Amino acid sequence: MNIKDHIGSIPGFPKEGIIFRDVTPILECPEAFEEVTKQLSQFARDVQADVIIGPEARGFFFGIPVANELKLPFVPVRKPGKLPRKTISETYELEYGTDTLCMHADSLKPENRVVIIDDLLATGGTVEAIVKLVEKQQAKVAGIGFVIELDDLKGKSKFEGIPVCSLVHFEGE
Ligand SMILES: O=P(O)(O)OC[C@H]1O[C@H](OP(=O)(O)OP(=O)(O)O)[C@H](O)[C@@H]1O
Ligand SMILES: Nc1ncnc2[nH]cnc12
Repeated sequence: MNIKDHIGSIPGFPKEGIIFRDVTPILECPEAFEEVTKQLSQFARDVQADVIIGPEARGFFFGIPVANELKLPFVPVRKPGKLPRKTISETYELEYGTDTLCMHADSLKPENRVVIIDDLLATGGTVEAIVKLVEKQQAKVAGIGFVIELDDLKGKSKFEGIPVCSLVHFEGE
């Protein structure tokens, strides 16, 4: 099973100059989806996770199956105005402007070992904001798991000291 064979590459989406790496073929192939879930679950097990966190929308695709596989809680990270209880938020830089991510203020305990799961590491801005949300609740980020890492963007350099697992790399492609 080669996971890379189940990732689409769409030049020019959503705008000129970007090659969009599309994970939906993984979702459409049960064997590929099972393999991705198995490998990310093994990483989360190795770093002794007791909570899995993922951002909407594509982080839910992979974070929820990992939490289910390991029988661990899943905590969703969402855009503002979506979560019903009291939230904490973090604003981060995009190429143009800023974006904000939120999580429930009572979702973590200080003793938690959290693994963040997302589909793709590009600049790392999204997951860097999630690391800050976890640390605001005094919990520890035990690891970060991605299906895809875009090596050229060097997003991983934002996470020194935290174990990072990426199943597939794209470099200069
Ligand atoms: O490393 P970064 O530069 O932060 O980019 C990676 C993030 O961008 C995409 O999410 P997007 O914000 O497009 O939302 P979506 O999952 O709802 O499509 C992707 O799913 C990652 O979460
Ligand atoms: N090249 C890319 N493909 C898919 N999602 C992305 N998010 C940021 N960069 C991306």
